Amino acid sequence: MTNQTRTPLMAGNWKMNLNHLEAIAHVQKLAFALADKDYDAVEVAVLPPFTDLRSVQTLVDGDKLKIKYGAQDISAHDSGAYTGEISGLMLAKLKCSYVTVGHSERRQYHAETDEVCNAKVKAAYRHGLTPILCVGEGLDIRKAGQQVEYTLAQLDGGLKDLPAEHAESIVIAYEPVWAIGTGEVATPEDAQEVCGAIRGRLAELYSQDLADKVRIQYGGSVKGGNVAAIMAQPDVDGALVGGAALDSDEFVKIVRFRDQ
Ligand SMILES: O=C[C@H](O)COP(=O)(O)O
Repeated sequence: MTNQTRTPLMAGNWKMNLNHLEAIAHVQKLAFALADKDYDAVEVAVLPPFTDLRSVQTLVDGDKLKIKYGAQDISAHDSGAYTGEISGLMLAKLKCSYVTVGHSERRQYHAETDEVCNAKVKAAYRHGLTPILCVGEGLDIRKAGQQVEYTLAQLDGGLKDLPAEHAESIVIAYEPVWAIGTGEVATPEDAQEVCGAIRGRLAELYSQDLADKVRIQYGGSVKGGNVAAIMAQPDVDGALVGGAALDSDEFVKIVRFRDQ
């Protein structure tokens, strides 16, 4: 399997932006701009804040939109006395498809360790959600030339004891932290180096067949103008988009990367 046969996944991580009314307007714009052929070529997903999910679900269900949606985080627990947490059970009830796990902002501001990410990945699978496991190095690690070892260690931690039947559907997002929200996009070669190493490690942990099925996204200052070169890399199967996902015109350009 090559990146010609893996369906690219373009996911917009809205982070802590857009209230539920803005979310409805934004998804409507995307739905209006994207034609059926776009969805045939690329899987499109939005990852709004929790407070928007019900509104997005109502819109997607009501108009039978092909756009997928998911959450930006999940509790490792299914229910109980965990104030402020949102469980996989709740996300599944809202028919979420995806959930990001271990985004660098969760790791940095909420001290999420690889162990916590591993528990969250397993919680997602308990409820039929597909995790997008985020990995990637900071600037100090990159300057030391340790980006591959560092990122693969995060991958190992996040996937610990995850059975192949689940791992084969996971999405991995490689996001070098120094490229997030900075305008400093990794070169296509930088992205390929680590994404290729991630696929190699998946083959070691599971099998080549499984590794060939897994979609690996790049994330970090992706825009309409740079997406095509990144997507041309053999081990890059999509993008996890932050800032540019808040602009519907720009996100549509990213979805239509083959036209760039
Ligand atoms: O989840 C998305 C990433 O953090 C990338 O954000 P960015 O596109 O604003 O650099």
